[in-house]
Amino acid sequence: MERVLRRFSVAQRIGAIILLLLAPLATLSVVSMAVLNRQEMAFRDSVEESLHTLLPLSTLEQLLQRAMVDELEAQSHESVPDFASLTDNIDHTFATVETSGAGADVPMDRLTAAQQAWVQARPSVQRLIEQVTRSQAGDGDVTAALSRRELSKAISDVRDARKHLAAAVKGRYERAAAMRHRQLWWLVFGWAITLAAAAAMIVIVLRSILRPIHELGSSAGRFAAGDMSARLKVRGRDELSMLAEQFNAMAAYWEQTHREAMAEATVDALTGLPNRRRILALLAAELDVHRSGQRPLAVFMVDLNNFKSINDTYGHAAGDEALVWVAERMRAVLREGDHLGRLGGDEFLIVLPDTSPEQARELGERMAGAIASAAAGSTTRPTIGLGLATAPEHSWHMATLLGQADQDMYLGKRRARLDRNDDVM
Ligand SMILES: Nc1nc2c(ncn2[C@@H]2O[C@H](COP(=O)(O)OP(=O)(O)OP(=O)(O)O)[C@@H](O)[C@H]2O)c(=O)[nH]1
Repeated sequence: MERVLRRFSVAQRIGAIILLLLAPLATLSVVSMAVLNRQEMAFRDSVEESLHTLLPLSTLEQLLQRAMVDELEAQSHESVPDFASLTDNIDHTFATVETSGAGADVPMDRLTAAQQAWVQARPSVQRLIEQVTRSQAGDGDVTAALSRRELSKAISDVRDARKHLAAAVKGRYERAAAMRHRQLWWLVFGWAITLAAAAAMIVIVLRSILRPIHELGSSAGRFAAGDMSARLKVRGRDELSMLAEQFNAMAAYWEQTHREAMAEATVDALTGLPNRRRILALLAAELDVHRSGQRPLAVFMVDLNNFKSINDTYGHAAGDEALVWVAERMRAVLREGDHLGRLGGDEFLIVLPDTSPEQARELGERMAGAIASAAAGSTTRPTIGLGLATAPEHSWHMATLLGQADQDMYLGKRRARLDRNDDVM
């Protein structure tokens, strides 16, 4: 997934995050508003329908009750209720509710019961209408025409019709309310699912941006701490991949530079041997290892004989050549694990791990002999003088050991000089 995402630029992915946030929110808001609006309209219609349906029946019931107690205004001829339009209204209501109720969620048993009650009350109400019409024309008493029993029966039927109709309307309202409730739940569910999906997508996109930044930070940290091999995986083609490539190129350049600087700092430029700093560090490390393992170790201090005269007679370049030649000769005699380094000038140091004094002496003689044979007859090839020190016999301490080797070499050279003088005399 991250591999696919990283084909797109960071800017495009940030755009996707914004879109992932805005698109679902806008869609959900529009859908929610539409649903809530529809629900409100349905509720208003339902209230209006209740009023239109029940009001005429309630009014009629009240008027009939007043007629029952002879309080009808018709007696005073002040105002006679408009029974005719009331009953027309009720007839119309039943017709409307029946039509709209068919197939809708109106409880039909209640509606039928209400209609039956109205059908029963209708003849009495009709007679009352006729009486009222006659009395308006000044022809007789309104209530006199209807027996109290008939009036009472009409009131009871109208009340029944009202109650059944009210129950039908209530039933319809309750079903509509249940539907509204369900719709609201679906809406909440829709919000939750959509937002969760959007959040998951945003997390995935954000990870594709933050993970490379984090990796870059930790690799830069490793590099700063001295780990020159720290590199980044290049996974895509986005800005962060380019940054990773540039980081890798920079790290490779500095690793190479560091390697070269380290080599310069530890290698003698003329002979290619470890320089003074390096050979002394090697000696210190070997002394540590051999002391803890109580293993024998030997060192040779080497100095070229009459080197100054080669320089003075044949020039500095010939001196350099002589130094390289001697270094190669000595290296050829040594084993793989032995160390040879140049201390400076015409002085070298040899470190022989796991070597007893006898083995070291034997090697020293062989080396000096081989070089002497190779240099025999040449005025530009020097011979060497060696000074030996061994551990544990002399010391495990580096300075003491080197001092001992130096002194041994000095004594050797002195002996050689005396020998030469004796020969001359
Ligand atoms: N060509 C060359 N000469 C160097 C180099 N480093 C030091 N020297 C010379 O080496 C010479 C060392 O002189 P000495 O210490 O007297 O050595 P020596 O002539 O061998 O004398 P002994 O050690 O007593 O036998 C000096 O003339 C230095 O200038 C170098 O890198 N190249």
